[in-house]
This record gives sequence, C-alpha cells and structure tokens, in this order.
Amino acid sequence: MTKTVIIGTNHAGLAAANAILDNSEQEVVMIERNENFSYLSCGTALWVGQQIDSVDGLFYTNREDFEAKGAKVRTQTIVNTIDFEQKVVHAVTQQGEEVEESYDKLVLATGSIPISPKVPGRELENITFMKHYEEGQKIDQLFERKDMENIAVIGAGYIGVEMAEAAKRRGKNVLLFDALDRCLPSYYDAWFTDDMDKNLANHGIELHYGELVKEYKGTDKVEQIVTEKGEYDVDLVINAIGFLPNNQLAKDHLELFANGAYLVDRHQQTSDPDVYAVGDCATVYSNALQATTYIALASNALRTGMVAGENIVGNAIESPGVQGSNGISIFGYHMVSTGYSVESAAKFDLNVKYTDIEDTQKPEFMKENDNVKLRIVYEATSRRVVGAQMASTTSDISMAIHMFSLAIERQVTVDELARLDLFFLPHFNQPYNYINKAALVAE
Ligand SMILES: Cc1cc2nc3c(=O)[nH]c(=O)nc-3n(C[C@H](O)[C@H](O)[C@H](O)COP(=O)(O)OP(=O)(O)OC[C@H]3O[C@@H](n4cnc5c(N)ncnc54)[C@H](O)[C@@H]3O)c2cc1C
Ligand SMILES: NC(=O)c1ccc[n+]([C@@H]2O[C@H](COP(=O)([O-])OP(=O)(O)OC[C@H]3O[C@@H](n4cnc5c(N)ncnc54)[C@H](O)[C@@H]3O)[C@@H](O)[C@H]2O)c1
Repeated sequence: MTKTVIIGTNHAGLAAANAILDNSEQEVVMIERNENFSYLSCGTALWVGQQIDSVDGLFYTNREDFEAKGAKVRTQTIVNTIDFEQKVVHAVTQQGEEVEESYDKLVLATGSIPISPKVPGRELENITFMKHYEEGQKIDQLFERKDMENIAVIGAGYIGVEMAEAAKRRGKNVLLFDALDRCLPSYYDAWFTDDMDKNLANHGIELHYGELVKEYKGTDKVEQIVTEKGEYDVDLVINAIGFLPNNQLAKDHLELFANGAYLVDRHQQTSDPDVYAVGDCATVYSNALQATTYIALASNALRTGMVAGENIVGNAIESPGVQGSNGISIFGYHMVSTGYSVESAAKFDLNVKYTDIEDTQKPEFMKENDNVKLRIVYEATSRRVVGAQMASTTSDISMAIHMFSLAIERQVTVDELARLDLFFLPHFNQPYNYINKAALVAE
C-alpha cells in the first residue's frame, strides 16, 4: 500500500490529506510543527479587532478528524531533514525524541515565512509578525495593555491594512508605513486605493507612504522607529512586508522558481516525481499570465492540496490554474480583485487596456443603494480579460469577481462580456448591468 508523508498540516497539507483519505485506503502520516492546525489567519484581524467574539471558530478541523479517517498525526514535531535517496523523513518531537518516517510519496506543505526587514534593532521586544495563531495571541494581549498606545504597522499590503484597522478598533494610535506611495499596490490600481486610503485616513489611521524604515530604536523594547523622513514613538511594531516560500527542506534537491518556491507542474509534482509541493511553498500557474508564478493565498493552498492528493491516489487531474482572486473589507468599504491590475500587468510585460465604470448597484428608484466602481483589464491584442477590480460599500460585488475569475480562466474577451446574459432584479442590480456597460465601452 502506498504510504504518503505530508509535512505541514495547515490549509494545503490538510486538503491533500483529505483528498487521499477520502478517496483511498492509502496510508497517510501527517507531521506538523505546531500543536494546533487549520488556523484561519484570514480571520485574525476580525478576532484581534474584536469584530468576532472568540478565536475558536478560526480552527475548522483538528487532529482527531484525521485520526478517525485512519491517518497517523504527529504534532509538535519538526522535520529537519529528508533523505530523498532512501525516501526517509527525519524529524524531532518537542520532547527531543528523534523519529523517522519512510515514504512512497511525499507532500511538502511547509507554507511561507514572513519577510523580515533587515534593519538594525529588529531583535528588540514588541516587534512582531502576524502569521501564526501564537502571534495573533501576542498582539491581542498587547492591545489589551493601556501602555500600548502607538502601533506601527510596516507594509500596507493585505495583512498591514487589516491589522491597522484591528488596532484602530482597539482604540490605538496607528501609523501605517509602506515603501510605495499607496496601500495595496500589488492588487489594485490607484483609482481604487485612493478611496481606501481616504477611508483609512478618515478613520484616524496615520498614513506614511513612500517611507522606508531604517532603524528600530529602544533599550530592550522598541521605543522608536526611524525612517528617512522622521522618527516616531512606538510601543509595538507589526511587520507585514510580504511572504517568501518556506523551502528549507528541499531547496538543494528540487528545482526552484525565481523566488525560491518549489517549481511544480499542473499535477503539483516537483522535479522529483515522488515529491509533490502544495500551497504557499509552491508555484502556481497563472491563467492571466499564461505562465508559472507565485501567489500566496489560502484559496490556492486548498485547491493545490486537493489536486496533489487526487494525483497521489491515481486520479490524474490537472490544476486549472489560478487567478489570484482576493478581497478586503475595511471599515465597511469592500474591494475585490482578480488577475492583474493595469499597474501589476506592466510589471509582467502584459500589454493591457482597461475599461472603467462608476455606477449605482441598483436602479435609482431603489431606496437603499450603493456606488460601485469596476475596472476590467484586458490584453490589448487578444482582448481576453486578464483582470478586474471592484469597490463599493455593498458586499454584493463580491460574487461578481468570481465571474471575472472564470472569464480569465476560460479566456473570455471583453467583447463577449458586453452582451453576456446577466439577470436583472431591482433588489440586486440594474436592467443593464454595469459589467455589460463597462464592456460595451471598451476601446
Ligand atoms: C494574517 C493573515 C491573513 C490572511 N488572510 C488571507 C485571506 O483572507 N485569504 C486568503 O486566501 N489568504 C489569506 N492569507 C494567506 C494564507 O493564510 C496562506 O496563503 C495560507 O495559510 C497558506 O497555507 P499553507 O498550508 O500553504 O501554508 P501555511 O499556512 O504557512 O502552513 C504551513 C504549515 O507547515 C508547518 N511546517 C513548516 N515547516 C515545517 C517543518 N519543517 N516541520 C513540520 N511542520 C512544518 C507550519 O507549522 C505550518 O503549520 C492570510 C495570511 C495571514 C498571515
Ligand atoms: N484578504 C486576503 O486575501 C489576504 C489577507 C492577508 C494576507 N493575504 C496574503 O498573505 C500574503 C502576505 O501578505 P502581506 O500583507 O504580508 O503581503 P503583501 O504582498 O500583500 O503586502 C506587502 C506590502 O509591504 C510593502 N513593502 C515591501 N517591502 C517593504 C519595506 N521594506 N518597507 C515598507 N513596506 C514594504 C509592499 O509595498 C506591500 O504593500 C500575501 O500573499 C497576501 O495576498 C491575503
């Protein structure tokens, strides 16, 4: 019987385990460094910002669920080395006991690690990342303290903006820094982020863009941060300047992508045919780019885990590729995007055009109505859709972005969207939907 060892049991590892255990009688060993697994870090800002009552709901499964399906689960066990020749994984438990597991198939699901700004003083106390549950607990406890008044968040990407909102909701003075000149620069064009920046500023968040941190100062604990533009008193620093794939275990054995992610094919197979890689430690295939790339998202982790598991049990399915669809909701302002923005397309040499519309969600006669912004990004020559961004105070927009995701995957052109059959009901939208309208005026 095939024996699969899965290293890392967060979203990607769990999805792979489920796919194997639900579709076969195969032997599965799951090895995880942490005590808990399945922590939805996506809910951290809601928890720490006290928008939900408890952290408990952020864990969606546990070891018993997998043991009940027949898996052997080793938690608080760190894999140190892998002998790829002999096909043996070497690990050590929290008690210091050395353990080894042989394998026929190996799934690397070791995720990602936050990037550390390489500046003096980074070892001071009260400087943290926000990735693991334990870091969320630490931030939550520090937010409780009255002497924690000034919170600096470095990086106005997804984690940074969400944590800035959470800190503000806990009554803190919040300073949000980014190397670039606006928030969320990787996902949205300025037409959208200008509104989000106004939203952040209107809620009292101090924005420090185009400002790189040069030093953290303090005796034991951080007391100040120094940038090229000024010095600021701070009690806590949350670093959120992006992730890198955690490739420690196999970087010398497997082929890697430019940023170090394990290079995988559409079956999640690495350059070693018995080794699969899934989630944040692996590459994905981007349908918009029509090339391999790296996008760290829980949604990708789940799907890639599923694909690897199915292939291990003999169902030779291929990943359909990804669009990197994502969303954010800050003080009631919602933004969703998929594929590439105009600015990010340029970084990847995608020659694009775009069409914009600003409209109301519903007909004017409806009492409750919201403004909606939509930008559709399409390739200049083929006219296939390669991205879309939407923003509104209504969360109704969130489902529309899924349609754009499918459009990118299926290579639909912007012209095909102009006459696409979209239903109408005044409670939901306009007789002629803004998606059709935007597509109709595409140059
Ligand atoms: C604050 C925050 C909010 C986020 N919000 C969203 C969101 O809203 N939507 C979204 O799609 N994504 C979101 N993400 C990103 C998402 O959490 C990640 O993409 C996802 O966790 C990746 O899952 P993974 O299983 O590949 O890796 P990880 O979650 O990084 O898990 C890897 C696991 O491997 C274990 N491991 C690593 N090395 C070893 C070893 N040597 N031995 C044993 N175990 C090991 C680790 O302990 C860990 O449990 C967010 C991330 C953060 C931090
Ligand atoms: N809602 C969501 O879908 C969601 C939420 C949280 C995290 N995530 C994912 O988790 C991953 C990590 O999130 P993240 O917020 O750390 O990364 P990110 O890539 O979203 O943002 C990083 C930000 O840091 C800035 N930056 C980079 N170097 C800097 C420096 N030296 N000083 C100041 N700013 C700097 C960048 O300009 C960017 O705005 C991403 O893949 C993200 O998509 C997704």
